[in-house]
Amino acid sequence: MVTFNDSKQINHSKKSPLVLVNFNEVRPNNATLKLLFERKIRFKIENDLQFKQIFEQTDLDIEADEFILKLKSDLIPNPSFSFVNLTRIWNIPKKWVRAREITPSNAPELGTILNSLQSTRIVKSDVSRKGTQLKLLLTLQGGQYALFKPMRYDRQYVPDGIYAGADRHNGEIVAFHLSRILNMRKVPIVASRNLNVLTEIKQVASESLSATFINQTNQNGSFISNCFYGECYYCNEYDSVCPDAAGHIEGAMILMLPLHYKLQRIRNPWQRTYRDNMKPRWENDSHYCLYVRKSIGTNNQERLLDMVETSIFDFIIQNADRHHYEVFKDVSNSALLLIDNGKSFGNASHDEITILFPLLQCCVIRNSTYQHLKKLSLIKISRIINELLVNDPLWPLLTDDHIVAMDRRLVMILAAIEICLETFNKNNVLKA
Ligand SMILES: Nc1ncnc2c1ncn2[C@@H]1O[C@H](COP(=O)(O)OP(=O)(O)OP(=O)(O)O)[C@@H](O)[C@H]1O
Ligand SMILES: [Mn+2]
Repeated sequence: MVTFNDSKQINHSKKSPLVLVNFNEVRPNNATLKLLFERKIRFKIENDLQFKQIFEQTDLDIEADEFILKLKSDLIPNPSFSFVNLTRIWNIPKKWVRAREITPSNAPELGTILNSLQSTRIVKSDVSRKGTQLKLLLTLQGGQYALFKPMRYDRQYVPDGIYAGADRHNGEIVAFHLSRILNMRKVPIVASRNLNVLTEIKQVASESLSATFINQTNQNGSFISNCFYGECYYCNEYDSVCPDAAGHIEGAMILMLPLHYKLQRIRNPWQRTYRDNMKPRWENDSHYCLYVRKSIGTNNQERLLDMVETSIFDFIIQNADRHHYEVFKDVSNSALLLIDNGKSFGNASHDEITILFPLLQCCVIRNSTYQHLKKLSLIKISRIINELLVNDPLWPLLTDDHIVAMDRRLVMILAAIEICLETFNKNNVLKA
């Protein structure tokens, strides 16, 4: 058994059928890394009794209650905040933004901000030409901008691939709350909102947006007015969104970051090819993390740890479409921001392990993140989400299957970390 660079092994050597992979494992050269990682994780979860026992502890109730209570109390709007002075409200999240977080851990004004996003008058609606999918740029009273990603699917819809379909507005909303639960507060603030298409969008629409309003007929042949398709790469009149019977459309209201923070896109080294006949290098190169470490600079540990953290976040929500990361431009210690979480919660019964490759291939994680994930696995993400969002205007945001899938995926993440800890020196896995 020898350590090889995989690609050389596969291309040139017919004699030696074995290669060493990241988990110190021998694999036949036709077994994909994906398959091996999957097997190893499943084996750990099903057969390691000690590992199983961790999740049967129940002595965490008081800590759990306190944790949930704090997250919940931040969501309560403060009645003493006057909506007369909206500028004051919109200024709060502007001041919150830091290089490594968009919202603070202690955010008692968050409920007021969410409430304002849900109820403030829209003074202008426009097309948004950012990105490739349909979204609106709304100007709210008080001068605040927000992006609106409209509902495209009902809650039961299952897209037919890991990055298929249009963005899910409910995914954006849950992802924001999940980022607070995971202590990864790098998601722009998102609120649920049900808009009256005629009065809140069409009557205040820019010329560009107005030009995309059309009438449609539905499957029963009845007539629907006030549908629109916007302006974007994938926008066209055959793919419009229409109001429901009451004239409303639900969606995610995404608070725009302060305009003076410019964003920079960074290609994800674990980017997909989006083509079945062309595999990316990372899918089968056991040493891919070495390559990433070199390309981002071996002294750039925080960036690598951010990539791992992002993969954990994306694995829980099942976002396989993080083709680029975004950071604050010219801010050297900027976190990788978690912008664009719409391709999430596709198939509740599928766990796409390739999303987790940064963790699986690099076997590093911040110790604080690891400790927090362990705590969450005892409390259960499903319990926290249910308690936090039960009063959300668009509740239920997810089917129960999607909610419990998050618990299952967290156990898989912890199994992966456990395997890393068994394979490598603890100090090489857990970072300060
Ligand atoms: N809250 C925000 N504040 C500032 N800029 C934002 C915000 N949300 C999104 N953007 C910008 O708008 C761009 C497009 O948004 P988003 O990625 O959600 O759209 P998309 O249509 O899914 O894009 P893509 O096709 O690239 O995946 C982002 O890349 C980001 O630069
Ligand atoms: Mn997108």
